[in-house]
Amino acid sequence: MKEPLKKIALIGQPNVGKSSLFNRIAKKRIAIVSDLAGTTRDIRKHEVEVLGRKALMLDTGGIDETNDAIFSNVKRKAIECAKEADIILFMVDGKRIPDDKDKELFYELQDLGKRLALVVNKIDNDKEKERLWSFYEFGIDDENLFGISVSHNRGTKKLFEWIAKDLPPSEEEIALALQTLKEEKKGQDDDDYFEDEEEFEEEYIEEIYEEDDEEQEEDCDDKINVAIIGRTNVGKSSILNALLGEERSVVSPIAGTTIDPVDEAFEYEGKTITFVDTAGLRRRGKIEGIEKYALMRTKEMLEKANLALVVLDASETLVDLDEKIAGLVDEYGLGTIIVLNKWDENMDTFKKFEETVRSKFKFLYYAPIIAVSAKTGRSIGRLKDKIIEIYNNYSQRIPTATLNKIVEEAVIRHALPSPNGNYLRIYYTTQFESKPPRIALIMNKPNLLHFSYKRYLINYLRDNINFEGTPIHILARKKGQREEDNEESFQG
Ligand SMILES: Nc1nc2c(ncn2[C@@H]2O[C@H](COP(=O)(O)OP(=O)(O)OP(=O)(O)O)[C@@H](O)[C@H]2O)c(=O)[nH]1
Ligand SMILES: Nc1nc2c(ncn2[C@@H]2O[C@H](COP(=O)(O)OP(=O)(O)OP(=O)(O)O)[C@@H](O)[C@H]2O)c(=O)[nH]1
Repeated sequence: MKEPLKKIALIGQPNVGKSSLFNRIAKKRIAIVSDLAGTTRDIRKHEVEVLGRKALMLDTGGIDETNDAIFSNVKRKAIECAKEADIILFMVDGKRIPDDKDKELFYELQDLGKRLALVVNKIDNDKEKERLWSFYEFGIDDENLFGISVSHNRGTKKLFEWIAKDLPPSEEEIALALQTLKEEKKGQDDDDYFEDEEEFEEEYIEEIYEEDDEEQEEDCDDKINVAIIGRTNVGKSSILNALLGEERSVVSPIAGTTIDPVDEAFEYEGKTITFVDTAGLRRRGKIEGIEKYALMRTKEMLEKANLALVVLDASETLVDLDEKIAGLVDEYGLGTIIVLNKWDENMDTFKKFEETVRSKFKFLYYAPIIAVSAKTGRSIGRLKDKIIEIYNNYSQRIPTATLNKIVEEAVIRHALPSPNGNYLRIYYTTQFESKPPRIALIMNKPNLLHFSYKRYLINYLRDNINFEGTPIHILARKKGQREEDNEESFQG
């Protein structure tokens, strides 16, 4: 996943030396990024590198007016620019005593609650360092106050380090860190990867795997239970018929398993695909238009299923009930495919409908969308293949060594946060359940891990492992802590 670049705003009154600093930072100017739609008109963005790390420098354009009447205008622009930024550099002229305008602007910037540095420029020699004292009255911490001289190249390194600290590491840094990690681990094979007793409780891992094996015995991996859900008239029965097709009568129950008389099934690619509750689907004279009933029935089906086909009628606009039904799927944590039916011809509008579905069903962002026509049979074969593929993603088990490698990489790219100075550490990562995949981060202070970091890890895992069509859960736990001790799971 490519994270958007962080944005740096450089703000200050005219003539303090902004352009000079800008040119120094942007000396390796890579590209001028054009204005994005919806962003402030006047703000231009330049891709820059600060100590090798990429960022976007925001540029409000030249402000050369100096009289008071337009100060408010200058200020407005500056604040707009600062609001868009992640890091703010507020620059003042060290050869002048601070004035009220500076203070006024500085306090407003402070209120934005972002990372903010007070950069006092034109501190050209050691003697002039004394001037810094008068800027302490802004009430800024030492670590965020910088006395620099752009033209004499003094103090800028410290400032650049302060900026870079907050930027994602460069590809070179990541490669280097990964190399170091690899070397550290040389000689250890995956089996004794966690040899250190302190960090790995073998017992604990064995326990969760044992638990899992039991579960797997009773839950045969070759049997896919599919719920075809959707509101009335979207074409659920028609899709069922199209999928069953000629293969309809081929069904022979596998030894030891029985197929419920209300279900229908067929074999495909070595798996038995069972449609749950088809008797209900086929029943004529169904109660129509009663939402409560429809949702209740949907829940019953989802309980028996591990994969859901959410059917929508592409020839009509979406209604609330579509959304409500789709919302249930997410609650049950199933493998999911969104099926746009009645796509008999005219594929031109597909993109638009797909976009609408994506924006309305954000919670199913992991589900593929496939357009079919039950009537003409279009893409029904593709849908069958997709059912197999998504089920495989849903039921897969990722080796612990693979997971660890990916999570270590993710942490190098984007360091774990340190809430209130607490040092967080992930000892190892392991998948303790599948259908859907549930992954535990074994760490020192699980309660302090913010959900946004879990989301980042989930996205990172999705970029490296095919989890299309399946939710995944991440749980942060302490060593030896069992699942039921910790309700704090995060799904994405
Ligand atoms: N003595 C001294 N002069 C500097 C320093 N940095 C910049 N200057 C000078 O200050 C003047 C203003 O610099 P600019 O970089 O154009 O300032 P600016 O803030 O971009 O000004 P505007 O474009 O008017 O907003 C120029 O004459 C620079 O040469 C410094 O560190 N020491
Ligand atoms: N044009 C077109 N019509 C379709 C397609 N699939 C189904 N239909 C029609 O849509 C209507 C509803 O189809 P059903 O399969 O009964 O829909 P359903 O979702 O099972 O409906 P309920 O059982 O009432 O909930 C029927 O008239 C079908 O002929 C398709 O791909 N294209």
